[in-house]
Amino acid sequence: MKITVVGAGAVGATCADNIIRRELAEEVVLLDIKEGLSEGKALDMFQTATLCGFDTKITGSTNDYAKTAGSGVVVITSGIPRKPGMTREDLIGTNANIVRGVTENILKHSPEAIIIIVSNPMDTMTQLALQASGLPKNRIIGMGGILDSARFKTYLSLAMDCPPNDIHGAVIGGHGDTTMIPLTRLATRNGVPVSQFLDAETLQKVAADTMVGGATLTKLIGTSAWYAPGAAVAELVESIVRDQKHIFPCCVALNGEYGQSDICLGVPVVIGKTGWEQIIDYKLTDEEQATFNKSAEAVRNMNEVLKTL
Ligand SMILES: NC(=O)c1ccc[n+]([C@@H]2O[C@H](COP(=O)([O-])OP(=O)(O)OC[C@H]3O[C@@H](n4cnc5c(N)ncnc54)[C@H](O)[C@@H]3O)[C@@H](O)[C@H]2O)c1
Ligand SMILES: O=C(O)C[C@H](O)C(=O)O
Repeated sequence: MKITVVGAGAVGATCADNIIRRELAEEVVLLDIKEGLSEGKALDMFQTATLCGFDTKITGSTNDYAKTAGSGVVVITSGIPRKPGMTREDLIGTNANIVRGVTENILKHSPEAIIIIVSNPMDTMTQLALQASGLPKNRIIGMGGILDSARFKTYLSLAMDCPPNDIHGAVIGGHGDTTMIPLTRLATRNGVPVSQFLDAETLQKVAADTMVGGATLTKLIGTSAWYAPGAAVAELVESIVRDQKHIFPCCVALNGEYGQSDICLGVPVVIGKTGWEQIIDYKLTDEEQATFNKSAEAVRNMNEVLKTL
């Protein structure tokens, strides 16, 4: 299996690093438009092979898509990140053209690929990739919910002073500061509802912190995050290439599920070797469903902007 990561910036490089360390492919190709950047980062990463104990080969490519030919999975991270004070949606003008062009180039050389969209605003970029590629919907997956859920679980573990891996929880809806939906009702600590450990006010704060998790990091760092985003992508890639059938919240095309159609939005899906294989019904309460509908409306409005670009 060959895996391509487009964009050798902070997220793309971290994602590639996680993929090779987990040996998820025989070969990883890192592609960027900046001359030498991907070749340099790939060589640097490959020089960790004997130090970290992996044999996956990684090479770089300056915008030569022939080198990506035959990829089974392609991760698109190319595009600008936000700066403090910006929303992800502010990036649409620049990133839509980048994601459209990259998707078209990828398909010329890897027509069978499963495509993972990371570039922001991710929900709208996933919709764009679905339209631009014409691929079956199960092969287009937006990554945002795995990251948001990891942040949710981290904040819950900090609030309870317990190990993060004892927590289960999911964030669905859009990958935006106001559109994501941390499902507090369903979160558990080793099977026990988190509401048995935390009062309503604390749970509300955890949910609010989760929603602005990316903005908080952007303010601290001066650009957006990459360690957890890169690891979250690798988790998704692993479930595809090892056919693990994990349930992850991912941005996928809805056709009536969760009461929405003609939109890509974050819902729990089974991830295996054919991409996203099944949408799981969390059976939302009326209140959760109303929040989900509001999230869909906001993402739909952003998708409309695509028509003007
Ligand atoms: N979905 C998520 O959970 C999530 C998480 C983190 C970041 N992001 C998004 O990922 C994107 C990348 O973030 P970053 O921090 O890595 O940014 P970055 O600036 O560090 O890297 C982006 C890279 O894309 C490259 N690039 C631009 N146009 C290209 C093209 N046409 N072809 C190939 N490469 C191209 C740039 O040269 C640059 O190296 C941003 O849009 C960011 O908002 C999404
Ligand atoms: O916050 C951002 O702009 C980047 C990314 O979507 C994130 O959540 O870290």
